[in-house]
Formats: sequence, structure tokens, C-alpha cells
Amino acid sequence: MYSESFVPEDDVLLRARERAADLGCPSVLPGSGALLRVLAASMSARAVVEVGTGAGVAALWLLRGMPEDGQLTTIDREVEHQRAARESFAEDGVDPRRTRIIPGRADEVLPRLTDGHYDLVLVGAEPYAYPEYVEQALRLLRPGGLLAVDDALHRDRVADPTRRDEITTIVREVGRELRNDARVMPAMVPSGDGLLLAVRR
Ligand SMILES: C[S@@+](CC[C@H](N)C(=O)[O-])C[C@H]1O[C@@H](n2cnc3c(N)ncnc32)[C@H](O)[C@@H]1O
Repeated sequence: MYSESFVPEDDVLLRARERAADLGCPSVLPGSGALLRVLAASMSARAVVEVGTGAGVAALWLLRGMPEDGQLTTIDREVEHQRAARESFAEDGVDPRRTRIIPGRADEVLPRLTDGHYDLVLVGAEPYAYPEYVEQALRLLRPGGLLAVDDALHRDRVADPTRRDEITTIVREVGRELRNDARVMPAMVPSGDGLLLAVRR
């Protein structure tokens, strides 16, 4: 699709994407990656959290938008994925001080992160646990901080009310909850597999 390839990915991103594919791990689609870079740059996001590192595709997009003194905290439970992400970061010449890769389960790691400290939180792992990650993200964000939920349209199934499988229902419910949550201003952006955005009031 034209908009997905509007900002083409360079060789480093394409290799990170290949690493992810070799590990059987889906990555953020290019349209959403480009959007994440724009968002991180527009708000000078210095403190960013990513739930689900994968091989580092979304992380690279974010890091490219963040200021040089920003730090990305990214959580993944798979050692192989952390290793692949490290390779991707090294290949892009990312200063190791700009990334903090925390190994472990997100439901155990997120509660240890500091309240109201982060500019941007990207949720991109395990749709089953999105409700819990979104709640943690809202705790972590400073006022004016941005929540981004990847795969929020789940291959367009979320928009189709006849799709009632468990994951689709959970992801649809997360959108509905955020739409009615007075703590945020939400918007659904149909880039990639859907990026649900919500600014923390
Ligand atoms: C869809 S991939 C993330 C892709 C990455 N955000 C990107 O776009 O490049 C999901 C990742 O979340 C990790 N993951 C799944 N469940 C997790 C959990 N409970 N805690 C931490 N990481 C988890 C997987 O190991 C996988 O690397």
C-alpha cells in the first residue's frame, strides 16, 4: 500500500525485520514505524517504554525520532529476541546508553517502573494482556505523555463486529475502554495494523 511504503525502510531496518521474521516474531508495519518516529520527534520523547522488543524494528524507529540524550526502556521475555534487538541497535550505531533492555515478563517488569516518568509508551506484545499493559502505561505516563497500542485493528478484525474471537474481542474492548476513559484523549490511526493513540491528560 502506498502509505505503508511512503517512508521506505533502509537496510538496517530491513535486516532487523528479517531477524524478527526468522524468530517468528511480527514487527510493527512500516507506516506505523514511520508514525512512531514522527511522534517521538514531535514531542522530543526522552523517556520511552516499549512492551515487546522483538528484534528491535519499532525500537529503531522510535530511537531515530528521540533526541540523542533520550533512553528507550524495552521489555522482552525472550533472550533470543533481546540478542537480535542488540544486533539491530549495534548495526544502526545506537549508543548502548540509549537503550535499556529489560529481560522478563512485562507484567512483572512494568510495575517496577517509575510513575509519571515517561513521555511515550508503546504496547506491542501479547494482545491478551493489553488491558493490563494499557493500565500500567497510563500509570507510567506523565501528563501530556502518549500511549501507542500497536496492532489495534488486528488485521481489520477489530472493525468487523462479526469477528468475535478472543483476541479480537480483547483488542476491541481496549479501544472502547480508552474511548470512554476521561484520563486520555484517544484516536485510532489506521496505519499498519492500526495504531491506537491516547494522550494522557
Ligand atoms: C510483536 S513482537 C514485538 C515487536 C516489536 N514491538 C516491533 O514492532 O519490532 C512481541 C514481542 O513481545 C514479546 N513478549 C510476548 N509476551 C511477553 C511478555 N509477557 N512479557 C515480555 N515480552 C513478551 C515476544 O517475545 C516478542 O518479542
